[in-house]
Amino acid sequence: MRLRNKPWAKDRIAENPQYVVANPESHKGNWSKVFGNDNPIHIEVGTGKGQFLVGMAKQNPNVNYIGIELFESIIVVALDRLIEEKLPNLKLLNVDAATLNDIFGKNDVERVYLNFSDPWPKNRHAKRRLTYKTFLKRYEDLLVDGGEIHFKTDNQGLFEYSLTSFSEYGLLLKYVSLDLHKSDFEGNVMTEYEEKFSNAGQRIYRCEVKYLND
Ligand SMILES: C[S@@+](CC[C@H](N)C(=O)[O-])C[C@H]1O[C@@H](n2cnc3c(N)ncnc32)[C@H](O)[C@@H]1O
Repeated sequence: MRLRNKPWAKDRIAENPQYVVANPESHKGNWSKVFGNDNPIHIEVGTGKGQFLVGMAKQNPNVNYIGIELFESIIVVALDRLIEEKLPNLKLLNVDAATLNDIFGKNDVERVYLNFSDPWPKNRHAKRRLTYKTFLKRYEDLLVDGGEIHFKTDNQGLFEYSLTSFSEYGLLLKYVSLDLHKSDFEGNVMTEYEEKFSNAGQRIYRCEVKYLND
């Protein structure tokens, strides 16, 4: 197995708590204090090297963004980008998405982005997919009423699975594109994986779904 957590990366993260927030559980229900304003918070789960959120934070200065990434050796690349760009509306968290509800309370987040999530193609690994029902419940428990998930992938199997999972959970489908780069969708910010796959000629699937109020 490839070792993706490295001691030097851990040190870099610990040295930069203003960018990779330390002890994120201590801010549950109080994230506006971390940003110093009441702007809405959008999170990307599985943010990777941060290209998408850096682009989004520049495009939308009145939205606060938080990138969630499991691996230290990956999030340090996002950290370097953030140090260079010095964006006040972007923070990073080095945590497993399974712990999201220890970190965010109900109404802390307005939108969840899932971009090119690992497909876990074997059925016995379905529970690890970030669009599995357990994760949809986790997102519901941190989103505002009517909060949304915006999802992009190159993987047709994962896209079909996720549409079914969203529908079975009772989410409302607001937008769907089966070929994002040939659609009229405006303001798209490319992720690292999106750039790689679309340069290789692969189509990109995208959808937006919304939690309905009780
Ligand atoms: C295929 S990459 C996509 C990265 C980026 N979103 C993009 O589109 O370029 C998926 C990322 O999700 C992260 N990831 C997977 N499962 C995760 C989890 N449970 N919690 C946090 N991050 C996770 C992986 O470490 C990896 O960096």
